[in-house]
Amino acid sequence: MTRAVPIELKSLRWSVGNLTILHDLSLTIAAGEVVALLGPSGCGKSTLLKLLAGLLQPSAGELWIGDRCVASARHCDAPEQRHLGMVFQDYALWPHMTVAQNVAFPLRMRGVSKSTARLQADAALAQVALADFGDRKPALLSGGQQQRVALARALVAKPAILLFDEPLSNLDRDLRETLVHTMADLLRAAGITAVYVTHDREEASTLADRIVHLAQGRIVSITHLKGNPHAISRVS
Ligand SMILES: Nc1ncnc2c1ncn2[C@@H]1O[C@H](COP(=O)(O)OP(=O)(O)OP(=O)(O)O)[C@@H](O)[C@H]1O
Repeated sequence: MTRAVPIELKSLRWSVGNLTILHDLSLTIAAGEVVALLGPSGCGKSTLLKLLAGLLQPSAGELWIGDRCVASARHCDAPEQRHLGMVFQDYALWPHMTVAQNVAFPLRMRGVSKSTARLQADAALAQVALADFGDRKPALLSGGQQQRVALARALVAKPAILLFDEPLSNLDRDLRETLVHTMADLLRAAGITAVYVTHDREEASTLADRIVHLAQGRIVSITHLKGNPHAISRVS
């Protein structure tokens, strides 16, 4: 597994015209820490995730990943330069590929041979308890299974950071409860730095070392769940 890295937001702002969506957020996420972003619809959770991913550029402030400033108003590293994985609400699996081909895809893009990529994809599928599903097409899997495939695809590339955008919100309650425990165990085992956007307080409490509560584009409070001694937090 790639060494986990810290993330630091230094007065990070994002505006559209005169409208400021995120107001000078400052926060340090320790290497290997799992942080949940929790807040009502429209508070800026997805916007912050997009800034972390490199899909949006800050209007002011700086974003640091490890020992590198990856984004400010002056420059913005592309998503592929940030060594991160993303898991979305809609799974985003390619329907024409088998499950194993979907999981192997990030490795094939990096030039890993077909046979090695398949071996690593099978190992990642075993991690999410889908070892026997590699040769099926995604459409033949349930929503929960498809989301586990998406998680395997994110893990197989051994990213330094994993970003989750409400990954369980399309699933029914029982399945959400099971999968959130699977994800929590996998993230702990991988020791990966993760940022997890959710509306669901219970989901956040199960997964996160800290819950960062957002409202109207500001960090309004932070709940510590594990007392991680490496975590430094500031409320802006
Ligand atoms: N490109 C844009 N132009 C103008 N306003 C935007 C743009 N992108 C986001 N917003 C506004 O920024 C605010 C925050 O949006 P964001 O999608 O980050 O919220 P969210 O907390 O993720 O909401 P939800 O939980 O409903 O997904 C919203 O009021 C949204 O309308």
